Amino acid sequence: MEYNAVVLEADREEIKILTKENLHLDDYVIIEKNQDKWIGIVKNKRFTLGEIGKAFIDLKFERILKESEWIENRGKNLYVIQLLAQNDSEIIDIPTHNVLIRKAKEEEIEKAIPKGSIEIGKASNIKIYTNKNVIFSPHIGVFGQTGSGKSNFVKLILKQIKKEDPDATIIILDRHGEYEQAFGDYAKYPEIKIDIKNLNPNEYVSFYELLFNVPPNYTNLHTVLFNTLDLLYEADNSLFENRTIADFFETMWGNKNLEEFRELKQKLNRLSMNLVEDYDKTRIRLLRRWRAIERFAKDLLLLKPSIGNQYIIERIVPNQINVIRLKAKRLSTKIYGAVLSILLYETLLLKTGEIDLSNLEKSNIYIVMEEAHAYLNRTYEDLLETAITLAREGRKFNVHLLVVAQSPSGLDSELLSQLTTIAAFRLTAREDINRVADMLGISASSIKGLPKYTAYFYSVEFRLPMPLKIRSIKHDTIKLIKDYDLSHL
Ligand SMILES: Nc1ncnc2c1ncn2[C@@H]1O[C@H](COP(=O)(O)OP(=O)(O)OP(=O)(O)O)[C@@H](O)[C@H]1O
Repeated sequence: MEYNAVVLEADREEIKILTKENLHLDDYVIIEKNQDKWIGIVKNKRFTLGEIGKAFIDLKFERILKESEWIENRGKNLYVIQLLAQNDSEIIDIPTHNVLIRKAKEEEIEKAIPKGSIEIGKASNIKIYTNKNVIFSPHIGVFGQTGSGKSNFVKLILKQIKKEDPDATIIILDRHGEYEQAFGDYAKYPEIKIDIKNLNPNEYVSFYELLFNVPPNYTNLHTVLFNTLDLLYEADNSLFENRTIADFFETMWGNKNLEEFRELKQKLNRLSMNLVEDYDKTRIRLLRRWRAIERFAKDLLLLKPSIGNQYIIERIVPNQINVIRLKAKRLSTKIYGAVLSILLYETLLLKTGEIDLSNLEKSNIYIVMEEAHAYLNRTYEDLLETAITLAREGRKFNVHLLVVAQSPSGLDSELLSQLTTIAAFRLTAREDINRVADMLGISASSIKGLPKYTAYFYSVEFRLPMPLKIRSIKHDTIKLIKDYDLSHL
């Protein structure tokens, strides 16, 4: 049914339109005047540029809207937000006098929604497509509580990226083994495995080698390492009371591999000297470091096969989905962050030409960062700086970041501001809800009330965050595009 809207009141601030039609939040409406049509989305919040939040005040977002109109609908105030300007470069105000306002028909929505080739979900039962250049222009943030559908969304995007850009190189540090399953034969698994139970003295030696062979520029690793160590120590300080790490190795492994141990001890002594000079003057602080290093070693050792003498990035198979398995019973987020730090740093080196892997350098690189709130913050200054640099230069480097987080409020705001596409699923913590509501310029209740597997989606193309029922990849099949070339591994 269509009703003529009646202008009730108009001042400089607000224009009220009365409609008898039953409109709901997020309904698409058509506003018609003479031959012109505008399509809008119904919101319960008036948008102003100020509300959109710092992160999104850039040229693209400013274009979204200047005006919103509100409709009186059975006593509720609902705002119609201008969705599509006819011309990209101009802001079109919704007319208010003598207009017809009604629910949009499916074909009208379909026509209005930008076309692309990645099917991401549905809005009002209409299939929504986007395209990879838009969604990764250049980075994407995926937020939502546990089980809300973040990983499904990431997998969906990645699969479709692969369809559109077969040469893309995708890197996923897989903490829980879920991506391995999702991509099946489609993915390649560089041999980075973690097996906490089976340590041996040689591995300890390798760990030690790792510490010393780390290239001097690996400040990221060191900072993450030492911050991690402090945290680990605080979590459990019962180990190695009054013992140096060298003593620990010796008592733990007896006199096996004596030669190596002797060498190890010498090097460890040098390490202790460095630590004294570089980090701390007091023995207690030093001891703390050592204890913590030992704890860290236990985890990090397990990464040895990849980190030892080789860059992680050298193990990445260009043009493939690389699922790096980081499976362990208790793999701390800090370790995950440390590995990621190395990987990001190496990606920077690759893109600045300091690591020479021409095949890889040429391709678009997509890096998935899970649980990003745990390490992309000021606690891990160097890791964060690398991520921000990569994010800023991403367009130039063809490096795209997928930042996935349960708690967006834990993410650094500068990094957040680099995320140009957002998929926000349901959140429960108030600070997370407020953060996302601020970022997208929508009300907190819209985020709280999101149904399962539905996300507010925003990208430069859509201009307004809109709730999409995200497509499930469960029954997706995907064909191999190329055979793997493993000869260089
Ligand atoms: N769009 C969807 N349609 C149908 N089922 C879905 C959809 N998205 C996710 N699921 C299902 O919901 C479950 C949880 O999804 P998913 O692992 O993507 O959530 P998550 O937010 O990544 O959770 P976590 O933070 O715990 O990793 C999975 O079993 C998945 O198959």
